[in-house]
Amino acid sequence: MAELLRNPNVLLKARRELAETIGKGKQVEESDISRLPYLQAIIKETTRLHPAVPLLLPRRAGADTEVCGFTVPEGAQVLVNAWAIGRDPSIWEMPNCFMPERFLESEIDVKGRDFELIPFGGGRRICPGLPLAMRMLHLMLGSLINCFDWKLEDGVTPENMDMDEKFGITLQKAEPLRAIPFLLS
Ligand code: HEM
Repeated sequence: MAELLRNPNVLLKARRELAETIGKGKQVEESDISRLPYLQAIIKETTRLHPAVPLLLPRRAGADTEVCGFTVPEGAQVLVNAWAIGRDPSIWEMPNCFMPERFLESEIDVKGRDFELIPFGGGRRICPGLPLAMRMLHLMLGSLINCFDWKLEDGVTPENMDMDEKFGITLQKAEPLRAIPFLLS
């Protein structure tokens, strides 16, 4: 929601897609998701820039392992920085910009096979809640923007919004977003 309010053009495009595909003011249903590619791209772009579990779960090397010329010794604890991978300029064009369009022509998905985008981790410990989480994110975000108009508080503009992040096991917005909903008739 914060990225959408900071990027009104993206919000407008998402609302247009929802209005044309399911009709303005309607809640999104599970069967609608596959027909909403722009909403899907928004969710992927959000997980790229703001992965909810930025360092995944810690791993331990089972044996001495060579990775990109570095030796990871047996027994070492390994943290995978999904947050940094999502913003790596050698992988992503304009990495700090919120641009869902980058996923419209791309096969990259969050299911743990494309290592440039791993908000749910990967391998044997991949998040088992992924299918539920992905459905819920589309249903919730899609319904919030299709049923309500949203405004920022007085004095807050897309340009001066505070987007600082608070790092921990999970990633949070340092300043919670305060947005005002207006029910669409
Ligand atoms: C946006 C929502 C969510 C995100 C971004 C997320 C992300 C993650 C990540 C990154 C991991 C660590 C995976 C790894 O290190 O390879 C994880 C593990 C886990 N997640 Fe999620 N998760 C989400 C929602 C859920 C939901 C809805 C459930 C349950 C209904 C769930 C249950 C779990 C469990 C049980 C683990 C531990 C798996 C293991 O250690 O074997 N998660 N999640």
